[in-house]
Amino acid sequence: MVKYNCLNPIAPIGLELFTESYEKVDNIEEADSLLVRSASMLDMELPDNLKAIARAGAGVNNIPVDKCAEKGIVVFNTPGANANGVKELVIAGLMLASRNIVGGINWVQTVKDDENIAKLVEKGKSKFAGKEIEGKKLGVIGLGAIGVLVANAAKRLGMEVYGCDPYISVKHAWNLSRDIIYVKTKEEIYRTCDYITVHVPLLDDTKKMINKDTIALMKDGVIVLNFARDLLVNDDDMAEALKSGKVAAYVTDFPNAKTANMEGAIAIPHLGASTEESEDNCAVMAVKEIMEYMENGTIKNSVNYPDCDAGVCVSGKRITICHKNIPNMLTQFTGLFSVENINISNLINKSKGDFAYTVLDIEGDVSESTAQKLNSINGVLKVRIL
Ligand SMILES: NC(=O)c1ccc[n+]([C@@H]2O[C@H](COP(=O)([O-])OP(=O)(O)OC[C@H]3O[C@@H](n4cnc5c(N)ncnc54)[C@H](O)[C@@H]3O)[C@@H](O)[C@H]2O)c1
Ligand SMILES: O=C(O)CC[C@@H](O)C(=O)O
Repeated sequence: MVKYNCLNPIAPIGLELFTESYEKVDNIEEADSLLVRSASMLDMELPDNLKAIARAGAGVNNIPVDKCAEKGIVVFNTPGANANGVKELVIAGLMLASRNIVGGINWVQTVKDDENIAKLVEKGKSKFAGKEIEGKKLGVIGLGAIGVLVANAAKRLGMEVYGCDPYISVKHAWNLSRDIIYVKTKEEIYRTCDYITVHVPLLDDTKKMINKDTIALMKDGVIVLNFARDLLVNDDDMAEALKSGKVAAYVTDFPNAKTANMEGAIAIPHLGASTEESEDNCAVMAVKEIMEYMENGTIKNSVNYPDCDAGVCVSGKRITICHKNIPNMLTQFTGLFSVENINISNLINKSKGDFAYTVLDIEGDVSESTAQKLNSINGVLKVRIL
């Protein structure tokens, strides 16, 4: 029985895919795998039994990805599964920032009981007049699953769209409309655009990328949208820029003690992926990733181990090994089987950065002592026998 635990509610359409060989457990210590959305695992003790974590979503900054890799725990995410949900909210964010819709709606509530409300509205509405987005310049930083959809949609709405992503994947480049103006540096976006939207992961080199220095490069009255992560923006610098009018509006999907109270900020309660469709897509993808890994050792969409399509094992046993990406590992693995006169019918070895993954299909069975010997090889992090 494979045991799993959900650290956040996961859409039933995904969990229903688990067969009778899977059991949901309440105790994390017992779990072979975990499903998680935004719950922070950063301070969590990682149980020895844990083999896989699937993030039903894109951002993995709530998971200690490197620490997991060191313990042979494969971390997955669900690339693109919630991208359309986020794209639609970003487009709404463009409108919210351009048309003072929130201010207008709030004002209507203050006059809602006045019998002359219709007249008051016509008299007072000019306070909430806005700008149209058509013809304006939008800069998209990060052209991944979300950024590409945002760029293409904004183009279709009549905006002039600039995009920047030094690491753009071939797949995303193919999906990017040829009408998007691709620029090499973020500075070009900062200097050129009326609206700037950020769609990069939170990493050491993206943290606080929107700060007083980068804001200084921007046009006066720029509108900044952040549907990626709060720490991409220096909140104090943003507050200053909103106060001075340098930034006309800041739309964020990540309210915190500062942005929720910041004049000029429109704070949305992390709703980017909160749609039925996105939640379902993420849950289905996450559960399939866990099942493929637990049953066949296949790794797809991992953020800390290499992708590895292992297929179905057709020989006696399959052994999967998470290990350090250091010399001489394969020799040691195959040497062990050679000593025991066990034939290896299939072998896959893949690496990603400091970590590697080996799948060995053998004829016959694996003795307890062989498993122990594999486990004790220096650099081996987790051995599974399927
Ligand atoms: N608001 C929400 O609910 C919500 C939902 C999904 C994702 N997100 C956030 O949005 C981020 C992007 O999501 P995605 O699905 O598009 O991910 P993605 O991995 O498909 O795209 C991220 C892109 O950023 C690019 N990138 C990385 N570093 C960069 C840099 N320094 N400069 C420019 N580009 C850089 C990458 O090359 C990649 O193309 C996630 O990491 C997550 O933090 C938020
Ligand atoms: O699970 C969510 O609601 C948000 C997910 C989102 O932030 C992500 O990074 O995919």
